[in-house]
Formats: sequence, structure tokens, C-alpha cells
Amino acid sequence: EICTSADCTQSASRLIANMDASVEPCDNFYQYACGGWMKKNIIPETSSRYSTFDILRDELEVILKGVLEKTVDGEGAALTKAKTLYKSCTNESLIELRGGAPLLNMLSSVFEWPIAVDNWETDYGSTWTLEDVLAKLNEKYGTQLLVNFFISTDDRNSNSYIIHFDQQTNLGLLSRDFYSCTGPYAEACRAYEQFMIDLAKLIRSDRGLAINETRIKDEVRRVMDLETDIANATDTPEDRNNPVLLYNKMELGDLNANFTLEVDSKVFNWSYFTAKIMDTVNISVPDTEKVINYSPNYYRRLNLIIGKYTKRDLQNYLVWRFAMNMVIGLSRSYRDTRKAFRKALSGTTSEAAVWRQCAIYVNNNMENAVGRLYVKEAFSEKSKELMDEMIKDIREVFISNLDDLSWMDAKTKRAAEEKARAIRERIGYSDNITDDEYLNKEYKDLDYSAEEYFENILKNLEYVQKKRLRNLRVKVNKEEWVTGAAVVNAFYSSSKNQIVFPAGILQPPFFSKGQAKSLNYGGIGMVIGHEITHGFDDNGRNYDKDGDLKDWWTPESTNRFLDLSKCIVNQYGNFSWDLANGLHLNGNNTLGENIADNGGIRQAYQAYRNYVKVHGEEPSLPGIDLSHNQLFFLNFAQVWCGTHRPEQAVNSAKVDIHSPGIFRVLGSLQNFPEFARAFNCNKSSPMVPDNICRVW
Ligand SMILES: O=C(O)CCC(=O)N[C@@H](CC(=O)O)Cc1ccc(-c2cccc(Cl)c2)cc1
Ligand SMILES: [Zn+2]
Repeated sequence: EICTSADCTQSASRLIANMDASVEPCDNFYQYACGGWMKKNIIPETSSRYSTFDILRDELEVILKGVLEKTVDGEGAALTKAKTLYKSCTNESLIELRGGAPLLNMLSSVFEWPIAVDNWETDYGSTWTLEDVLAKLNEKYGTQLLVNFFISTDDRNSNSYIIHFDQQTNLGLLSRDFYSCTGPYAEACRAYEQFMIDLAKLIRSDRGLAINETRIKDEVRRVMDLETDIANATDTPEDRNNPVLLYNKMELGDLNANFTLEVDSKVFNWSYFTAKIMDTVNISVPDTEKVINYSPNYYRRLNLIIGKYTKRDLQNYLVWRFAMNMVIGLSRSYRDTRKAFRKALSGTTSEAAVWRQCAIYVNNNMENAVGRLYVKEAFSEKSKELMDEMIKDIREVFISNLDDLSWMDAKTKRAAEEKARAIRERIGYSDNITDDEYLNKEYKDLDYSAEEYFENILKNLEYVQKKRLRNLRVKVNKEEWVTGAAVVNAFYSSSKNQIVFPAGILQPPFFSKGQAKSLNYGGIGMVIGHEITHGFDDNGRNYDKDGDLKDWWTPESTNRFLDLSKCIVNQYGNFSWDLANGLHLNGNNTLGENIADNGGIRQAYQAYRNYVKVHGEEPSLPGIDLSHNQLFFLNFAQVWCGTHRPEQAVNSAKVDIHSPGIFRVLGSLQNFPEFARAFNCNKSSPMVPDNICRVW
């Protein structure tokens, strides 16, 4: 019979509207599934990527706007604070009135920006040290430059926190490849330097200082040279994908002994630098303190380049990197200095609406308060038990699939099963956020002003950073959630061995209590399998069931895993992306996500078939003469109906560990014979390659 409920009717019409039935599914299933969507949708000027997935996020932001604008008498203090922060952000006329002053007034706290003042040498240069400015940027503004000092879980002791020293992981131009400044990166480099020039000129003119274009251009050039040297000193993602090799434990004192950094003919004092940061949270750190150094080679290379630059060059670079991110909180003339740069990197010709930027900002900085408002407004509690059911099914399939794996020996299989059974799941939102007392306590030290958005941003930067620094002497709380609730995404945490499905993703097309199970399994079922498989991808497999970096593999099984992974590296590395001028995907950097996608689809499909075995075939959907096996794949594929702007394509091809949607769909379907069977594809069709890759 045919299901004509609202859910069935809505999902049927969505599926029909998005697809192009004139395309042969066995030729190009993405075109078949998304051809209709592509014809009807134009990427908005404010979007760098536009897809079904992104539209869910846009819709969530609309809900956030509604709840953040609504005044509710007697609500908890935390909720009022979120609304105050939002109000300060959307107060465009006041932000405009304040011009650049909020930024100009605080630059002295980071020893000023030489390019934008006169007499820097006498006022600041004479007492300047690299340790002081790096420490200040770190502890007060959560900005890690040159030396990336942070506190996080000890990979080999996941119940404890430990100090980490790492290479500079965020570059002005996103990834080291951009610094060649050739081909697709030329415009990004040009716009980046122009951005720095324009901001320097604007600040000088606001300060009533003379502007010497030549001098400014020369200093900007030296900053660009410095950052290019830093980028080239960093290890590549390929060199950093094995967490075992990254784990270099040593004493803080060893850094002074073995990693000399000579700056302005002074040797960088690692202990003093660490103390400058940790003193601000009253934690003393002796030279015997154990630390993890993720990037010894980078520090050796850094010493070779840093000597080429003056303290003025270094200070110009450091304050630039901070200031470039702060213009978004200032008036139009300051935000405009960033326009061409934003267009070069993302392709967007206009920035998102202010309310949208503000909803995102408040959600990112007060995820539990905003999460509470969101779930109250949009989340249906019934989702939880259905999700529990699906997670149980898919976990069982992952475990029973282990029997099929001829490449894994029994000992390793037993450990894999143990780890899979130990995975803890989190669905929807943490009960903590429904507790006003808990929420108010979380934000008790934060008081925002509705009139001072910029200062609110600084408060958040310091608050978040101090909370992270204070973790050093406390135990890891494994019950804590790794994400807010108002998030359209899902997560796997290797140190917690935990999978998380926030409320934001528990909605159509992924999931709905009333929609066909074939659509739920092809949607959220796929995501559940994906997250579980992350525990067993090239990175996650290094952690044991307790989230510790401990090898539970036999050498033979490890070798077979690496062998089989190469198939996936080559398969996705062979995809050439037309939107990125034919650039090939980086099969290494996307390996973990591709392994997860390929595992997810198999587990979700098998779980669906098991569901049907127990509950029988589902009623058909109106208007589509496809079987539910076929509908599973159709809904699966339509998650990624969408497109990128060329600039964003180049950008994401370099930095996103996920493959582009179209290749995520095609790659995983080509490796899964059940797809070909469901659509009766014959051997020679493009969707049925000669050899297929399989790991899990
Ligand atoms: O925003 C982005 O670009 C990343 C989104 C992203 O992948 N998040 C993942 C978070 C993570 O990686 O664990 C969660 C996830 C979302 C969608 C899918 C999916 C659904 C249907 C078909 C295919 Cl081939 C993949 C799988 C996993
Ligand atoms: Zn993933």
C-alpha cells in the first residue's frame, strides 16, 4: 500500500523535486539524485558553498534569530546574557558610531602595531620580548602564533590534561600551499597583502598619523615573507596524520636545552614564556613538568628563519594576525578592508546578514545557553528512543561485519569488538542545559554590555582561554559534551570514544520519527555508521576503548589495514574536481573521512535490511516508483545536493578533511555492490568500477 501521511508526502515531494529521473542512475547517481536540485538552486552571494546540508544550517540560524530576539520575563540569567550579547552584535548603528576605537584602544595591551604608530622602537621596542607578546596574545586573546601553546587531553592518558607545544596551525592564508602565491592562490595573496595595507592606512589615518605608502608596502612585504617562511617551516598534514609519531613527551626544561630560538640575539626562554601564561591562572609549572611537543622539526626550522627578521617585523606580523580577525567587530570602513580578501578565499561577494553572523557568533560562544533556547523551540524528545534503537542496530552490524573481514586476525577482531561495544553515545543535548542553575553557573563570570560588542568579543576570548588553561590541574570530565545542541553536525571523540548526535542534525532529510525508515537509515543511519567507523579509521584506530593511544592491533592486521586504505587513498586521489580547476582531491588528507563514509553506508544499509527482516517491507511513498532499497540510496545522496564557488572549492580542496559532497556520494556508492544491485546496474556502468575498495 502507499503511505500518505504528512511526513511521507513531504519527503516524497522533496525526493522527487531534487532528482532528475531522466538521468540513468547507473551512469551518474549524483546527477540522477540531485539534477533537479541543481536546476532549481543558485548559490546565494553570501554563501561560499550551498547544499541541502548548508540549508539546514541556514534554517537553524533562523530559529536562533527568533529565540534570541524574544524577551522572556523571569528567564535564567544565562539566557538573558545570550540575548544581550546578540543585541550588542546586532546594534549596527552603535557599532558604526564607535568606528575603529575599540580596537585602537586595546592595541597597546599587545605592545602595539609598529606599522600603525610612530616611535614604536622607543615606546615599545626597547623593552619588547617575544615571550611577552606571545604569552599575552595567548592567555588574554586565545591567539596562538609562532609557538602554539595549549592544554588538552594527554593522548596516552585520556583522563588527564597536559601542556602541548605545537607548530602554528592557523595561517592567514589558511594552508601552506597558498603561499606559493601562484595560479589559483595569486589573487588570495594579493588581496591578503592589500588587506594589511588598507588596515594599516585606515588606523594611521584614524590616529591622524602621516601615511607613507612606500614604507607601509615595504613592511607589509616583509610580514608576508615572514609568514611564508613560517608556513614552509610547518610540517604538512601528511606528516602529521599519525598520532603515535606526533607524541613526543619531554620536560619543559628540555625545550630550553634542545630547541633554541634566537630572537633579536636573545634566546627564547620557554620556561618564562610558560610562566607568563600559566601565572594568569595561578598555576605554577616547574621545568620538570612533562609536556608534549607535537612539532620538534618545526621548532628547529623556525630557529633558522626567525633570525632573518627584526623584532619590528615579528611584532608587525603578530599584531596583524590578531587585528585581521577583529575588524568584523568594528564599523563598516574597517570591515570593508577585509572584503576583497574574503572574496578571494570564499568567493562570496557580500557578507552574510548581520543577524545571521550574530546568531552564529552567540551560538559558538554560548553553546549551552543557545542550545537550551534551541531545543526548547525545535527539538522533539521522542527522537531519543528511536535514535537509541538505530545506534544499537548499527553498532551490532559493525560488530557482525567484523566476521566478514578476512584481512583482520581474531585477536585484533576481539579488540575491535570490545572498542565498538565501549563506544558511548550522546543524543540531542546534555541534561545540564535544562538546569538553570548549571547554566547560570557556567556563565557567572561573564557580563556583557548591550553597547560594547567589541569588548564582549574580548571578554569571550579571555574567558574561553582561561577556562582551557585552568584545565591543567583537573581531571578530564568524560561526561562533558564535545559540542552544543544547536549544531547541524555529528562527532566522534577518540579520547572519549564517544559518538555525538546534537539536536540540530536530528531533522529531515536525516531523521524524522514519521518518515520512512529507509530514509532515516539512508540519512542519520549513515551518519551513525560514519561516526562509529571514525573509531576505526587511520587516526581513530590508534586509540583503544578507553580513548588512550595504545596499540591494540597485531602487526599483520595493521599492515593489512594500511594496504586496504591505500586503495581508498588512490580512488579518491583520482577524483579531479572541476570546480577547483581540475585539482585532484588529496586522498591522504581525506582518508579518515572516506573510510568513515564507506563504513557508514554499508552498516546503515545492512541495518535497514535487518529492520525490514523483522518489521517487513514499508509502504511505498506516493509519486515515486522506487523500492525502499532505492529510496535509501536516494536520500543518502541528496544530503549532498549542492555546489561550491570556485574560490571555496580551491580552499576546501586544501583544508577540508572531508571530500566534496559529490565525491563522497560517488566514491562510497562505487565501493558498495548493494547499490548496484538495488538499481540493477550492469558491470560496465560507470557506477560499477572494476575493482572496489573496502576496509570495514
Ligand atoms: O560541513 C561539512 O562539510 C562536513 C559535514 C560532515 O561530514 N559532518 C560529519 C562529521 C564528521 O566528520 O564526523 C557528519 C556526517 C554528515 C553527513 C554524512 C553523509 C551523509 C550522506 C551521505 C554521505 Cl557520503 C555522508 C556523514 C557524516
Ligand atoms: Zn567524519
